[in-house]
Parts: sequence; C-alpha cells; structure tokens
Amino acid sequence: MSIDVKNITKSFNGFAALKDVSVDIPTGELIALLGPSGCGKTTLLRIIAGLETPDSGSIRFHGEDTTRRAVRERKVGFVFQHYALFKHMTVFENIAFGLKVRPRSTRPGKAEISTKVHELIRLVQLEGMAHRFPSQLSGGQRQRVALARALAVEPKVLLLDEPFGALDARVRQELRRWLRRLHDELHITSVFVTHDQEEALEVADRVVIMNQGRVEQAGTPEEVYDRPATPFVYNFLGNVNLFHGRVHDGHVQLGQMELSAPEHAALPDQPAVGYVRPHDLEIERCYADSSSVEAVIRHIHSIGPIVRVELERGDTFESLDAELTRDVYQKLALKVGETVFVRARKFRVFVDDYQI
Ligand SMILES: Nc1ncnc2c1ncn2[C@@H]1O[C@H](COP(=O)(O)OP(=O)(O)OP(=O)(O)O)[C@@H](O)[C@H]1O
Repeated sequence: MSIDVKNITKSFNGFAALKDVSVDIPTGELIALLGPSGCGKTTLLRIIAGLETPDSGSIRFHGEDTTRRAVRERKVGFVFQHYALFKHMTVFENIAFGLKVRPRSTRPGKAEISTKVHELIRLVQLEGMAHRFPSQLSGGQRQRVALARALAVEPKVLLLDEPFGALDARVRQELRRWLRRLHDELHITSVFVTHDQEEALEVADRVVIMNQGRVEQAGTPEEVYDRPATPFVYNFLGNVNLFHGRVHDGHVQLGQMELSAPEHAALPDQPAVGYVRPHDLEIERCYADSSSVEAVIRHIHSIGPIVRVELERGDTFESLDAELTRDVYQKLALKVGETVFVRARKFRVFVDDYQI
C-alpha cells in the first residue's frame, strides 16, 4: 500500500504545526520521519493514521483519497512509545485482542487465532512467553508484543511513533536492527517517527527530515547524510564545522581559507558559509596552498578507532573538530599545542541557506 501525502497543512489555535507537507511513500518502504522536538512528526503521523484531520491537503492510500476516511477503514497498525499493552492480559491475549474483537462475520475461529498468535510470537522472538503478563517482561520484550499486536490484524500500513523512545540505548540498538530485519521479511509499508538521527539512518529506506512544520529534505540515508540540501540538515545529521566568509571575485574566501569550485565563478559577491564534516578535515604538517588554514591543536581524544582532534584556527580563533583514523593519527604523530594546517577534503558552501 503506497501512501501519498500531498500539501498537508495543520494549525492548532493559530499555530502552524504543518506547512504544506508532501511526502511520497512507495509500497513496502520503511520511512523515518526525523526532526527535532515539536517539528510536526507526530502530527503528520496522526494525520496519516486518521486520528487527526488536516486543514487542507490530502492523504491517498494506494491512490485512493482517505483524508476523510475513519481510522478503522484505513487498515493501519500502530505502535506507540509507551507500549500500551493490556496489563491484565497475557502476551497471547494481548496479541489476539484485535482478532477477537472483530465482528463475528470476519472473526477467525479459535484455532485459527491460536495458530496466528503463535506465529507472531515466533516472529517477534518471544517463544515460551505466551502466558506471561506485561509486568513480567522487559521493556524491549513489551515493545515487541506491541508490534506483534499491531501486526495481528494484518495492517496494510504500520505506523510507529518513537517505538523505542522509552528504552535504554543498548536495547534500542538491538530492537532497531530487529525491526529492520522484520521489515525485510514482511515488507509492510511503514512510517516510523524518531528524533534520533542514528536510528533513522540505520533503519529506514528513506528519511524525511522535518523542521518547523516543513520537510527540509527527503532521501535515502546516504543522500541526506552525504548531500544535505540545507544547512539545517547538515547541522542536524551529525557534527559539522562552519567556516564563515564571503564569495569574492568568483571564489569563496572563508577567513584565510580559500575554496574554489567551478560553480562559484559566476556568483556575485555575498556572505557565504562553508560546511565541513569532522572526518572531511585533513590535517597536514606543512603549508601547501591557500586552500588550507593554520590551526593549533588544543585537545586529542584518542580512545577507540577514531581519533578526535580539537583545533583552534589561527585566523579567527574559532574551534574546529577533526576526526582521523588511528593510522593517520599515528603517522602524523600529533601533539597538543602544535601548529598544523587544516584542509577541507570535502565541503559544501551555502549562500543565504541555498547550497552552491
Ligand atoms: N492537539 C494539539 N493542540 C495544540 N498544539 C498542538 C497539538 N498537537 C501538537 N501541537 C503542537 O504542534 C507542534 C508539533 O507537534 P508534534 O507533536 O507533531 O511534534 P513532534 O515533532 O512529534 O515533537 P516530539 O518529538 O516532541 O513529539 C508542537 O509545537 C505542538 O506543541
């Protein structure tokens, strides 16, 4: 089931929570809605679910307008941050619930329900726990029951709102890998809300990055990480060094560092900002040319496979973060207090929020 979100706007008491949001979700994809708190992710998910009505725009499920359709008719499965399991029911009864409450005409027989529930228990790897109550399960296990319960009614679309938000970091990591494998097995069109960049980039086929009620960028994890469309996306997806400066005579002058690319040649003079990820900063011992800038090493964190080096620029005294492999670090034999030269191996320049 594909989902086509078109030009959705939604205000709450005059506050615009969603501003002309459009997202295309092809059948069978796992999409992450990613963004900071309050950017409108949950509101969009609730509108897709039918729990909230948009002020304008439409939601199409498989080409059919469902904007005014009731929640029940949309065949949507939900998983929320707080497991919301029935405390007085066992794992088996929780998973069976959605099937047991169906009208008699579509309700499966007792044996059929039992087979199905046991299949789901196997799928979410909770064999042997069918008769436990939620209080006898860990947080991660409860969340898997919630997922099995959502899957029991064979939804066409699965909506997950921060499903692992309440769990500790290690369990979260385990569960997101598990969710990815489960999705590869079932291929149910799924929309997954998170504010955790790592989670979105690891789990999703495509990531929709939202900010203040708008979509900033949508793309595969590689696309949004390697080619951020806006400064916001650059900042939101990991650490980045900013080099402030100007476009001048067709090249970009950022303090003493000069960056040039053919596309800069035709630009009028104006303020510009260069964005460089820490692992794209190279450290050199000798001055080579004007594309590098002098800096002093202020701190070295050398634990783990990646060595993080904090530097202070000689021209503006701003700090810079560089990440080196252990190999490169050892070859350079860097020490705190030394003066080195820093060069951007890869960079992106934005002028007034536009990338050039
Ligand atoms: N029912 C409501 N009444 C009034 N304002 C609301 C309502 N629901 C959401 N909002 C506001 O709309 C904005 C978007 O909320 P939403 O819950 O969609 O954000 P979010 O990105 O999911 O945030 P979080 O990650 O914190 O859950 C927020 O500023 C919120 O306060």
